[in-house]
Amino acid sequence: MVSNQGPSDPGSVPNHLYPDTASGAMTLNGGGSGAGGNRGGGRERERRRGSTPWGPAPPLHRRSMPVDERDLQAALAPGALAAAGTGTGAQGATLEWHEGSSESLSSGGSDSDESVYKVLLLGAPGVGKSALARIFGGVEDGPEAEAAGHTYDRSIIVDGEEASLMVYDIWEQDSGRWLPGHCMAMGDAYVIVYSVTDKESFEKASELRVQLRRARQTDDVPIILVGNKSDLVRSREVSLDEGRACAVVFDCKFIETSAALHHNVQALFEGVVRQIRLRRDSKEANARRQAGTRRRESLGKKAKRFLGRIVARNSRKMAFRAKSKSCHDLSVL
Ligand SMILES: Nc1nc2c(ncn2[C@@H]2O[C@H](COP(=O)(O)OP(=O)(O)OP(=O)(O)O)[C@@H](O)[C@H]2O)c(=O)[nH]1
Repeated sequence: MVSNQGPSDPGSVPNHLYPDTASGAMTLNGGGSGAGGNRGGGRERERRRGSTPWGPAPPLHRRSMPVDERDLQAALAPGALAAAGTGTGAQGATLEWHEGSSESLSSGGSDSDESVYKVLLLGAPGVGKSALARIFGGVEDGPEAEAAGHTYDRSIIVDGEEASLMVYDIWEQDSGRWLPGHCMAMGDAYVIVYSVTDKESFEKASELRVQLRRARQTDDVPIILVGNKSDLVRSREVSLDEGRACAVVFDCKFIETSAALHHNVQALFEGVVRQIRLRRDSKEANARRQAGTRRRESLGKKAKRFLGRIVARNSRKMAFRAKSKSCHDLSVL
């Protein structure tokens, strides 16, 4: 269940105390603007690290860019590629992405390995893409993060099975003519992020969804719409219902997160894995995983799921829910 609960707007209150949702402890944020705004002392950072939902990160491979820019420019020589249909690329050279071209875009090594899921973060500037990616990568804010680059690969266990994810935080609309087209073509899944405190970024997210649909017309790639900064309660401009409704209209999954609180970030990336598996793997394999997960669920979680079903049934918003019942459930198609 997605929660909107959070402290008051930390952007307006320096040295605000954030409750740490993962550990239940209180974590001191050194003001600024949340996840990336915390550039306090080492002890403070230690505490933040302790609240990482996955715990200490395993050895991390970081790359500054997933593809060699020179190779790409050569490949993009006029005539080499035709229009991708994203509407973002062509200034002179036309872009074209052949079906299944994602493999040819990878930098080799594990990128071209089908078992590594490539996840692209898209969204307007400042919505928290890097903050989410760094939490996934287990990288602290600060100079280390700046040096780390924009690609994070990591294996996580989801439903009892390991999954390798390569998370690309390389989306920059104005960085050049080719990058948006590449981003739209190379992902096995897309995370479109907006900030719940910025209506414009929400509108941008819808635009990106349309662009993606055009770019990947024939592919059934998972897309997850993410309303980030849910901790900034007082400056919220986009409601939870608006986010959900948008996901229903655009036929994608939806979750609200707070990178500052590490809230729902783990659920997001686990959901990405589930969405990819649901499309790639057999029904039997997915059913087996889900059965295993249900067996492992605590009594509390089972009770919560049961109550959730009853509440949904009795809700006055039944009509809306019936239509959107699965957009916030990242474990079903
Ligand atoms: N309060 C709060 N602040 C956040 C959250 N996520 C990110 N921020 C802050 O928002 C600012 C922008 O975050 P980034 O992660 O750099 O956003 P981005 O989307 O990668 O931005 P670009 O690199 O410009 O595309 C930083 O100051 C972050 O600390 C959040 O969940 N809550």
